[in-house]
Amino acid sequence: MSLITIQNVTRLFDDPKRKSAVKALDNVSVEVGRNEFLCLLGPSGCGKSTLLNLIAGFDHPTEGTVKVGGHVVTAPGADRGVVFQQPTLMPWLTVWENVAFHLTMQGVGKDIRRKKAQHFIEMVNLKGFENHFPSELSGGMNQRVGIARALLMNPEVILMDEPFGALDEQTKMEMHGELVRIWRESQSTIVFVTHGIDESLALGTHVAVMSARPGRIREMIAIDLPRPRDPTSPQFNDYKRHILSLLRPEPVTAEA
Ligand SMILES: Nc1ncnc2c1ncn2[C@@H]1O[C@H](COP(=O)(O)OP(=O)(O)OP(=O)(O)O)[C@@H](O)[C@H]1O
Repeated sequence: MSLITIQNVTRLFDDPKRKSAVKALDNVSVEVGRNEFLCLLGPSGCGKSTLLNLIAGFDHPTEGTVKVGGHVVTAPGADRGVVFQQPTLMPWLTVWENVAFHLTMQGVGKDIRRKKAQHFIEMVNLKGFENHFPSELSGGMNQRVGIARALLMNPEVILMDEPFGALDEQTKMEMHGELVRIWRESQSTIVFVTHGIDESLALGTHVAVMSARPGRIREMIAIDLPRPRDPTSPQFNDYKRHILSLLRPEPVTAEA
């Protein structure tokens, strides 16, 4: 059984300025199995973040249903950890305090918080930086803190919205390797928003290619490539060519 089931989801947003509605998602259906790593890939404005927000429970579909673990999503929950493009850390808290932030909110004592945070700090390779503040770390390191914070809640699903979008190419590649390792170690299920074809092929067990607005799934592609993924391999480039052909604008058809 799928862990995430998105069934015939449409999302309309009001556009009061134009006195019309924006159709961000149009009849989208997606299934994500446990331990899969799904990349949502598509051009800017195709509804990737909208879809992720629906799974996170930050927003609700106009039509259709979103289920996680068999339950209809109605609100955010501890079963879903979210990592944003900007890691949204508390600048006045140290690395370990940021990682343990949710536990502080739950009133968990300091010793337990510290111990739990350490496990995930080590998982994201930040040992030695526990008492640094976010301003003392690089962008990639701050993003690792954000990932550790999401992992600490032991969520079934990790939702990531272009988490490496602000990083330089080399750091991004390093983070890809790290994220694949973390995904395997934590045995989690990841939904990852990106508009990078290479990024989706470096990471995903599956890539859902979306069409320009209104967002639809053009194709769900299972990626059968060995890891670590070699972006220079002929197989990698076969997938890339195929995805590029899907991302080309669709021919405009005259309405009946
Ligand atoms: N709260 C909102 N109110 C009105 N329109 C919205 C809202 N959120 C998203 N939209 C519109 O829905 C469409 C899809 O937006 P969304 O942010 O999901 O796209 P995206 O694929 O994530 O884009 P990007 O890659 O640029 O982040 C866009 O046209 C956007 O303007």
